[in-house]
Amino acid sequence: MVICPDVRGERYDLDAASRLAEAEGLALAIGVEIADTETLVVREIKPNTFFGSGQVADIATRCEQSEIELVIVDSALSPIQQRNLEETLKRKVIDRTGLILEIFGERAQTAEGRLQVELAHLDYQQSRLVRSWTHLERQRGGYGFLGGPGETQIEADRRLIRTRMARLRKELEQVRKTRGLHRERRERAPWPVVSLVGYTNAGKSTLFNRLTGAEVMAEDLLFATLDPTMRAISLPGVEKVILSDTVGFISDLPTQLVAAFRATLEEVLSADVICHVRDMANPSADAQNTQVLSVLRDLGVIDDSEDRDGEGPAIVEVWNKIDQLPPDERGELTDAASERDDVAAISAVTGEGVDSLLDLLSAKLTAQAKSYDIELPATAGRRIAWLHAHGEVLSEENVSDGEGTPCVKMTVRLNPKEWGQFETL
Ligand SMILES: Nc1nc2c(ncn2[C@@H]2O[C@H](COP(=O)(O)OP(=O)(O)OP(=O)(O)O)[C@@H](O)[C@H]2O)c(=O)[nH]1
Ligand SMILES: [Mg+2]
Repeated sequence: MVICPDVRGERYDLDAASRLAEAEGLALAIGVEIADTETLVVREIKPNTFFGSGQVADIATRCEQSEIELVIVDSALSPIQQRNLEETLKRKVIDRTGLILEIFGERAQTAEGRLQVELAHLDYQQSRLVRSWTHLERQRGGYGFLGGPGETQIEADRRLIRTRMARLRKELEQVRKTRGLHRERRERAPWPVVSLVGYTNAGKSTLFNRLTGAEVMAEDLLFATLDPTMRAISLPGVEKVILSDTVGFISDLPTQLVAAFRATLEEVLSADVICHVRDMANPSADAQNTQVLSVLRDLGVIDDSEDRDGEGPAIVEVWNKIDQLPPDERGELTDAASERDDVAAISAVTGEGVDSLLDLLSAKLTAQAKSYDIELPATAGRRIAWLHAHGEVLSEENVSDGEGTPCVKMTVRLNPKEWGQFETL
């Protein structure tokens, strides 16, 4: 059973129907069968059970009727609320964070992904143990008896969790170091990186597959992709570009997960161009956009301050799934997109608009190039040849420096990545 609480006085980005649909999508993503769904208006959150007693009784009846095994509450439950609901309903109850952690646990494939998820999971469990422990203590004072694990057991569990978390952090650091080496090697290669980001189910993997001919899992499933995937593609006028597909965003992403995935996300977001893929056929497209932008802002990718000076990646919006729109809306969107130099309206499924997206990307990548005045000794043949091969040489003249050594003075257009690589030559 999937329950979407509508708490009075709470401000939600999405309307109740969209939130319930999203919660159902999350439930399906762990492969459960949904027997019953409900949006419940909660006038006032009850500290012990979240829902009012009448509502809990109603949920219990429906659980019996439909032989429900798992109750998903699309909200954050306190450990006490979760425990009490489980006891009353005699069924497993999980909240939104627990559910998303489950999905991530099933999807993580790389060593790093698995470590990150386990760390997030333990962090979540740890907070539950700590708080239910204080709860138990209070109960003991009142009734003098206890069900469930005693204090020493919980203490031991906490210690175990802490030890395991410390070990995971070490392993994670090791994995990242190794990956850091790979990345360095990649950075030295003169290839710009374009990464696809966006709300879960926006169509990132579908677009990735279309552009690369890869077969990354693309499904009507929330969080189909978890680990970043990279492939090389070529763009008009840009010989080689690394395209990366990433984990999708969602509203109220558990803080434990944001923390755990921060390193991966930051790496992906250190791209030259970020493609924000949006599902324009989704009624919640605007709210999803707000969510994604706020994550990008949190990660420091978008910086609203004035003195940014063109630093950081260019951001391009991909208005996807236009094939699903009625003709008039679709016309309006494609018109609006063609007015802007940072938007492409496409369908990743039919391929419509994809060529103009590629043109847009290559324009963004070449626009990042700057002119550099470079003076090299005439004997630096290899570096001079490199500049001819990778940059656009605007001028070149033979001069001599103060001591009369023959030099070559060049003005060359290079993008930031190429300049970085040139300096390491
Ligand atoms: N009609 C239509 N469907 C699309 C389009 N692009 C993607 N889809 C569908 O949308 C669903 C989600 O696509 P994915 O590519 O898996 O989405 P994603 O952004 O990678 O999702 P996560 O990995 O879960 O974050 C799939 O069923 C796709 O077939 C499109 O342009 N038109
Ligand atoms: Mg995907």
